[in-house]
Amino acid sequence: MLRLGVNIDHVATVRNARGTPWPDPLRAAQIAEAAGADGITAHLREDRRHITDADIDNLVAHLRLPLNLEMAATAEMQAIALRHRPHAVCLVPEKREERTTEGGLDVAKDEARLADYIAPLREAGSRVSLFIGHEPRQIEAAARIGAAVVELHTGAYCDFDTEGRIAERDAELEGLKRGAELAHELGLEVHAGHGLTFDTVGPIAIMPQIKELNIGHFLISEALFTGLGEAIREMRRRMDLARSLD
Ligand SMILES: CC(=O)[C@@H](O)[C@H](O)COP(=O)(O)O
Ligand SMILES: NCC(=O)COP(=O)(O)O
Repeated sequence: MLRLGVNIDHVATVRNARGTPWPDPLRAAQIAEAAGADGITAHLREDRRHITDADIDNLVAHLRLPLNLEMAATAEMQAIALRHRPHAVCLVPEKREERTTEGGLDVAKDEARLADYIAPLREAGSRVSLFIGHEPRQIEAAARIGAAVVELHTGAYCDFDTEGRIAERDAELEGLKRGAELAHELGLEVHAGHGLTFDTVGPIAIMPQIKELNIGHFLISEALFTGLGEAIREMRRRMDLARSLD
């Protein structure tokens, strides 16, 4: 079965626009659970632009679904993850000035440091996931350092689709397909995510090696019009439909 992880970061973005206690990311997570989500993803950015430390405390204390904590590979974040021991830790590249996560982690360039960095997280019982592009050298490096999971960055595929750049979109999709195959062959669990929408989820969900999709911004956007539960149920329906065609 293809799992759906719901990313609740942008519930916090709306809350932080006013400094009120609402909308509450934990309440969103509880609605996601009731709507059939398999997990919750939250990205504790170094600049705390959306999810805060208190949100992570609250999620860890009250969430029943597995928590996938996205974070940069810094000493501060490692200490937070070791304190909470979430189900999964997904390491992502972060640039303070970026609007959203640009590209994947350069595991190949930072292999020795990342191998040391993930060792205590693994020992603490968290599944370590690396958010990477589909380039073979990144996937091979992820396997060498002992990550359990790679999450393939679908952002470029989604952006090309939105911009109507069909040839580039299809080339990116082919790269993701080959990346998923290679990662699976190397014994990595394969996840995918970033920028996925109702229109772009099908060609990703159909890839049989992919076990989990993490989707946030579009679901929170759609929730403004249909409610979060309905947005999640429709996404699940489209994922299941694509899988049934495989
Ligand atoms: C790593 C990733 O894809 C998500 O965390 C996504 O980036 C949501 O957070 P931002 O919108 O802050 O990038
Ligand atoms: N890792 C990807 C994620 O959690 C969700 O990304 P997005 O759907 O908010 O772009």
